[in-house]
Amino acid sequence: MDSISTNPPFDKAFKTLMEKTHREDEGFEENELVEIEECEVPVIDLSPLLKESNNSNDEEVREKCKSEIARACREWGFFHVVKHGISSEVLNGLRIEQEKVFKIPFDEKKKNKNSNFNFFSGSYRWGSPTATSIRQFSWSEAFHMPLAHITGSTTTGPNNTLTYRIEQFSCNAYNLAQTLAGILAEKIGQQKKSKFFRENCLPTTSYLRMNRYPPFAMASPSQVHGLIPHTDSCFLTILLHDQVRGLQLVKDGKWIAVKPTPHALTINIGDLFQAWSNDVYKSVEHRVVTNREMERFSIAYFFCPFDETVIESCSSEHQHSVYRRFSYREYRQKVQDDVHKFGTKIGLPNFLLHPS
Ligand SMILES: C=C1C[C@]23C[C@@]1(O)CC[C@H]2[C@@]12CC[C@H](O)[C@@](C)(C(=O)O1)[C@H]2[C@@H]3C(=O)O
Ligand SMILES: O=C(O)CCC(=O)C(=O)O
Ligand SMILES: [Fe+2]
Repeated sequence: MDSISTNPPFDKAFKTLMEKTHREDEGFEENELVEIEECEVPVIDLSPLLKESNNSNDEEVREKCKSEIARACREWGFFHVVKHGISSEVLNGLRIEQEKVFKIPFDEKKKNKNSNFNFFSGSYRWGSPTATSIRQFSWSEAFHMPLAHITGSTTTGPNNTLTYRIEQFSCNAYNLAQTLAGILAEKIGQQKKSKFFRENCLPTTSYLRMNRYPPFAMASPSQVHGLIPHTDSCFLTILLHDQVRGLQLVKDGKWIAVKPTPHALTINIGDLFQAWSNDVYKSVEHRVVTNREMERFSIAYFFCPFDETVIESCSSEHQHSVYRRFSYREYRQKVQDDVHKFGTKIGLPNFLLHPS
């Protein structure tokens, strides 16, 4: 009974799309979503970056760590970080509150009328309202919220509220994102632009998305995604996900499954960094597959600039800009328009200077 009232009515939307898919015969290839090879994405220990010391040995280790980060972003667009400086108290505290908020009855989540809803009221979504085929359908619910109203004052108030935990996590994730962005800029010779991220990305310009993937028992898990293939519309994403498998990414043209790593956060490059770095760092397509028995949770922190920020590729004499200049507002608007028109986003290819 409980699950009926807290789960969104996925089955209704899903059945309609399934019937339509059968009529039009455009489902997935047999086994397209299962039997995917599991891989080890790079795991990077960030402790050398957290240590303050001028010792030349430490300096060498720090440089090595920075180079590993840049290489992972060029070759994979994804990596895990361990010893990242965000305490398990912060991460577990948020995960507990996340589970609680998804347990609120569906009608209340949908109307955003529960007293738990604070600055994230209006952020709830489920399934894929714009999907016109099963390929565009995501079997998940999410709170996708701008962090425009966080205060950054995490020292006051009871620590068992979702608002407190979101603020606490977001402040930590912001500092980590700034560190990583600074390193990535430096590694493509953009030290001069090192202030870019400090000036254009503030704690209040980022977004947070809490995802829940309910178990999927309606049909074979090979028939529907938990979250459809996409790239993230940000500079970089810091992802907290549990040990339930499901995340997959594209590497060398093939889907591969990401093996969860205990105590790690997963970092991925978003579209804005790919454009800013002129295609040096890769915003890689990823997706979540469904699980028959277990529900899965994740939290994505999207490191974003002001709407007015202009993204311009760091080109050089030898390497012309791949993309035209665009503002973040323009980019987000285009994503939204495409999702409405086509059920999915197009993303960076819309901004190529020389579309092939
Ligand atoms: C239907 C969609 C909404 C989404 C773009 C997409 O085509 C596929 C995934 C969604 C996602 C997930 C990451 C980011 O939250 C987001 C902004 C993005 O770029 O891809 C969202 C898009 C959205 O919610 O508008
Ligand atoms: O749940 C996951 O592991 C990935 C979530 C994701 O890709 C997103 O929210 O953009
Ligand atoms: Fe994503």
